[in-house]
Amino acid sequence: MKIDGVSYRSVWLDSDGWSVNIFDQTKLPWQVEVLRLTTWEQAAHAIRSMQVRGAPLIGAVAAYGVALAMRAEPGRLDEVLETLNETRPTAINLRWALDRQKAALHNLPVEARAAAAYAEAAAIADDDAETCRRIGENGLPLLREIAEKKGRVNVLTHCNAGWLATVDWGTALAPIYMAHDTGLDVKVWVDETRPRNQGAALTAFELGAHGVKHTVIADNAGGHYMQHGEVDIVIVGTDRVTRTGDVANKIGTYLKALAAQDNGVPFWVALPHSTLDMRVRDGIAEIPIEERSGAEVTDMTGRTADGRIETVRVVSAGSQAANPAFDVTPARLVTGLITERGRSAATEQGLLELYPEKA
Ligand SMILES: CSC[C@H]1O[C@H](OP(=O)(O)O)[C@H](O)[C@@H]1O
Repeated sequence: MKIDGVSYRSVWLDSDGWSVNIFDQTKLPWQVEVLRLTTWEQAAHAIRSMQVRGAPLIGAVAAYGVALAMRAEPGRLDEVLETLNETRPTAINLRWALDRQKAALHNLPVEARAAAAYAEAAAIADDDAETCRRIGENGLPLLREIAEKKGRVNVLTHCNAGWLATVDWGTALAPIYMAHDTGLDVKVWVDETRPRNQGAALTAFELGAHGVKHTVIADNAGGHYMQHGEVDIVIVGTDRVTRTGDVANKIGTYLKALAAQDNGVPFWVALPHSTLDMRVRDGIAEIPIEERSGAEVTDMTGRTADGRIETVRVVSAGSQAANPAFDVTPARLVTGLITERGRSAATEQGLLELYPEKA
C-alpha cells in the first residue's frame, strides 16, 4: 500500500540484503517510523510488543526472524523456533510460518540454512501478499452487489485487518480497497477497538492514506448503527479459524457478530489459508486466548494539543483491569468466509470444498 504516494509492504528486506525493515506500529498514526531488525531477538520483541501485529504479518516477521538467526547462529534452529512460537499464542499464522521454516531447514547442513531461511521467508511474504490480493478479488462481489442495489455500501470492520496486519493488501480491508479503486461508493465504520485502538490508530490511518471514506466509532456504537440500517455488511479479519468455522479474532468481534445476527446484517470473515487450523474443532474450548497486560486497559497513548505523544491513565487509581486480547465467534454467527480460493460457508464442508487437501 502507499504512504505519501510511495508503495510499501509492511515487512521488507533492507537494501543490505540481510536486515529486515518493519513499521513500528506502536508509533502509528502519529509517527511513521521504520525499524531495521538485525537480530532474531529483535524480531521476537517486535511481535511480543506489537511493534508488528496482525496474524499474517506476525508469521512473516517470525519467518524473517528465523532467517536473521540462521545468518548469525545456524546451530540454534530449534531454540529459535520455540522462542518465536511463544511470542503470541492465538494467531495460528505464527506456528504455520515457523513450521514452514522448520520443514525447509531442519535437514540442511548448518552452513546452508541462512540462504534457505531467507528464501523461505521471502516465499512466505510473497505468498501472503498474493493471497491477500485474491481475498480482495473474492470479497469484492459482495460489496458490488450491495452497491448496485443501494447505490452505496457501508461496511463495518473491527480492529485492523488491513495492509498493516499482513504483508500487503490486508484481509478484511482488501475487498474495501478494491471496491474503492473500482469507483464504488464505499464507506467504512471503523471500530476504534479498545484497548489498543487498532481501528482508530491503524485502520483509520490506512484508509485515510488510501482516500477511503471512513468514520471512527466507539466499539459500543456498532449495534446502534446496525439497528438504524447504516451497516450493510460486516467484514472482519481473524487470527485462527477452526475446522468447523469457529473464528478467533480481536476481542469484541463476538459481540459484533451477535448484533449483526440480531439485525440481519451479513457477517463475513476474511482469511488466508495460513489462518486455518484444521486441528481444532471447538474454537471456544480449544483456541488459546492471549491475556495481555492490564496496563493496556488502564492507560491510553495519544497526542496532546501541542503535539506531544503522552500516555495517561484512564482508569480509577487502584482499580485492576483484565485484558483478554481475543474472543471466539461461533460458526453459527458467521455468514461466510472469504479466502484466496473463493467464498464458503463457515462449515467443515465449506472449508473442505475450498481446501480438499486439508481433509
Ligand atoms: C488479518 S489478521 C488481523 C487480526 O490481528 C489482530 O490482532 P492483533 O492486532 O492483536 O495482532 C486482530 O485480531 C485482527 O483481526
